[in-house]
Amino acid sequence: MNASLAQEFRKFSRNCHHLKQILRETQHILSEINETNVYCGENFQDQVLNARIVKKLEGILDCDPALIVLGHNFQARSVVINSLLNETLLPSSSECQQWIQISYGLANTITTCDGFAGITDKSVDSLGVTVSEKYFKIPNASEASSEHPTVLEIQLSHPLLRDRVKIITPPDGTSFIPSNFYNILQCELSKLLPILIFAFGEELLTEENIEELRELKERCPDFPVIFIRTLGCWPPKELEKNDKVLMENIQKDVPKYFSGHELFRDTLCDRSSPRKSTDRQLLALFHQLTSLGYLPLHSPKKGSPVTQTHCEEHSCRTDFIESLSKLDYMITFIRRCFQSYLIEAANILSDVISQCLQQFILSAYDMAREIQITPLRIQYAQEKEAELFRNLIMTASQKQQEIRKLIETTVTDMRNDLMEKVHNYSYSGVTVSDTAKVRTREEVRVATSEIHNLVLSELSSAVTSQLVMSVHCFQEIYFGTLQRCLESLERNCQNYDGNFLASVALKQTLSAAYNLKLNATSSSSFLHSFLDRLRKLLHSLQLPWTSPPCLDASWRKHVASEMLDSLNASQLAKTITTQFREKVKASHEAFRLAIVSLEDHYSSYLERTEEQRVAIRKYHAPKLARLALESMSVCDMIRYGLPKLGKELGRGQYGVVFMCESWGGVGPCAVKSVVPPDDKHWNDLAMEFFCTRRIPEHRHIVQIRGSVVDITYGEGVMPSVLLVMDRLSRDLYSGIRSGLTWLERLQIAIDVAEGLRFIHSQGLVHRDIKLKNVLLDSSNRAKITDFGFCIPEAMMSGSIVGTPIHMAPELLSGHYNSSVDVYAFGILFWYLCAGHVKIPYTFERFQNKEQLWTSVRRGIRPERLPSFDDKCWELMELCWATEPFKRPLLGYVLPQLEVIREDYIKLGFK
Ligand SMILES: Nc1ncnc2c1ncn2[C@@H]1O[C@H](COP(=O)(O)OP(=O)(O)OP(=O)(O)O)[C@@H](O)[C@H]1O
Repeated sequence: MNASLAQEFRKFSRNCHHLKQILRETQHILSEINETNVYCGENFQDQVLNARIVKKLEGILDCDPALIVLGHNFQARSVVINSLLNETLLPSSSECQQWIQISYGLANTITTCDGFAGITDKSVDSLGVTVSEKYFKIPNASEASSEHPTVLEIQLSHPLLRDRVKIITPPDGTSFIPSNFYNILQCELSKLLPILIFAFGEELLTEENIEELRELKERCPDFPVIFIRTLGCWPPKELEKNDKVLMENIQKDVPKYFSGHELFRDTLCDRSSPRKSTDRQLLALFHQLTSLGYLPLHSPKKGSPVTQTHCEEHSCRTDFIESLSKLDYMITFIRRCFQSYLIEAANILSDVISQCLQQFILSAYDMAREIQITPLRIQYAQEKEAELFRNLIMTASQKQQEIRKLIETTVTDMRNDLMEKVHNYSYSGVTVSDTAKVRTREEVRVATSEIHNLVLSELSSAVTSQLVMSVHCFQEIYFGTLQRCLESLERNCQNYDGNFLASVALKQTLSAAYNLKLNATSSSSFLHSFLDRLRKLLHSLQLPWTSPPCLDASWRKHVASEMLDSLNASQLAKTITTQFREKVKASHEAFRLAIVSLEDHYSSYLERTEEQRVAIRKYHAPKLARLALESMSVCDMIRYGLPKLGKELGRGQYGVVFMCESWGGVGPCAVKSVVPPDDKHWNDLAMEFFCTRRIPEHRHIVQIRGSVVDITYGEGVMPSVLLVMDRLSRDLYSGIRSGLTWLERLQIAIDVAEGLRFIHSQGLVHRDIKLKNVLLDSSNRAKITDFGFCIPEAMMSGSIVGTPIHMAPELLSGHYNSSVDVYAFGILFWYLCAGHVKIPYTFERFQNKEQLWTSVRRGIRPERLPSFDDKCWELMELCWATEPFKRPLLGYVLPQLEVIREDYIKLGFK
């Protein structure tokens, strides 16, 4: 038995190694992405693979498997340990005062250590078969502490222990679970991946034992625990007799039962059978463990697949073996525990990787979108701003006459109000005496200028408010969308800190009318005549004045009135519009410069974005896809093992498809075996697998069930990847060849269109729709298969893929989208309508695919056959239109097909 357990540990260690490698590579890719790619978000690495997840993974992958044997007494525990090792290592009659740790060593030795850290103390003795009892005593009992226990380190050259496996057991005389167990667990044993084995030396649990087990459940709810009754001796009497038949019977029984306790319960729950007293005790013990929550009342149905959920279920984490003779169940249990640890780690890893890939695909979408639309947005902003500029300038010219009239009416309307204000005006720059008599010419100049500015400001606010109203409509038209577009362009352009932003320039353009100011300088032309008169007036005054002017209210009114009288409305209107035009022109120029700088900045930014997109598509995503495939395959391999390959079903360019009766509890299956010859094929296959596995179940898509990497293939040199999927009856090519009714063919067209529509709805493009990639079930309903070229639209590189006849002309240019599938569907529909697989006559004459493509580019398409009805012909012509944008969406094709089919049913077609 220990040979098979050793094999299990070997497998565990190999898988841990593989998963650790996947983890390292994932971390490496993520840190590269973190440094370079802004699209995945800040601290992308921490988001998907944070310290908690890494710790969890390391807690499984870096730890040594440890079988921690606890239980009633040392004898019971030593019996279990001896039976695990299949050797009488520990004398069962003795008492032991120290913790014992058994691990692998090249030679059998024994050492006394201070604690599990392995600080070697005194003696390293070579060991016989059985440990001498003398070692069990603590050398210096007074130094023993419960926090740093003394540990007897036994190293054995034993195959069971070779893969860093440890067996640990506490000293004798302790309770069921030693009091320092949790401390030790936390400090010393944190590097272990434990399975707790409880050896029952008594028939039942005491109250104390029950309390201890309850505490364990609370403190370590996730630990796998197995209980084993050791009553009786080891080797069990039956086996001691070396009764081969009995041995064979036990082994034969093992697979029949899901676990030991089920066997035991089946026996005991049969109330009709006379019950022995030992049976009753077993039943009582069983009840103790079930009421503690260690054993489930129901176990999974026999024959149901062991899924991950099952493994994580209670039943897989705890078990019970009622006697040593059923020790083989222990292997099953231990195997299942370590498998569940591995499945957990592989699942975490593949989730993390899938999340990253998904994020990559999304960021590739963002990048592609940004690369595509940014120039259009800049162009939009330029065009709109130019339009606004033209409109404003035009308004300024158109409004000049209006403004003149406005000024005239405003002057008339405001005269009285203005005179009132002038009347009450108090100077700010002149101190007027009580008599308001003027002392110097300067005082007159300042006072005049104040009145003059008062009149102008009143006038300008009245006029500009009118002008603002006329340009206000532009605000509504241009401000919202254009401003938002500019602001988002400026915000999204990484590291862009233009000195003058286009959005600010736009705001200035729009607020030019608000900022018009009439003052002495700006209004010089129209003030000219007025100032002239004023100057003459001042010069005519002789100083010292005989009667100097009084700067009183009537003087102020006189000055204001003079000013209004001499006001030239046309001149003033011209001044205002000129000023407005100049402001608009200045901000338009500022806008132009700002947008050129933004454009420059964007062009290098978008170049970097494209580089990042290419890096993601070509390098990071395929690599991660491969890691996802590997981690998922580890999971599938552990759960279901290698699929058993049957008869060959068919061959494609890249692999062979085999029958498989069932795998992982589902069947019948088909297994596509691909041996990727190089890294590129590996990555392509992984990407295909990733995309296909992510497509939710759909009735018209062949479901992928899982994958396994067969590392033994080709003597381990060229591993093969096995993709397991649902098996169907045949492909559409064979279906049409062997004859399908017209209605069946129409139904197949509907099924394919539905499946394809679903694929597109997932953001994917199939790129290889053809007869052989449509499979039929026994009722001739269709499902799409072979996602070898299927890829998210954003990750497409423009590579030329597909099958020549079905390839849309633009596929060769490298710039294409999901409408290539609609084109291919059109060709497939031609075959369905034709009802045979003979190549269209118009294509047949070409010697090679280059000739074919040249003609397809020129518009050559399959010929119309006499049997085609108008509707079908129109639909296929629409689907294979040369311009991709003219091809319909499948949401349009589907109802058309349904109507055609309905019409034929009404006509009595079968
Ligand atoms: N799930 C399946 N159930 C039943 N038969 C299948 C299944 N998958 C594939 N086959 C059969 O195996 C053949 C080969 O399939 P495969 O996908 O490898 O190649 P292909 O699509 O014909 O070519 P290529 O891989 O070059 O595109 C199919 O034509 C089909 O007859």
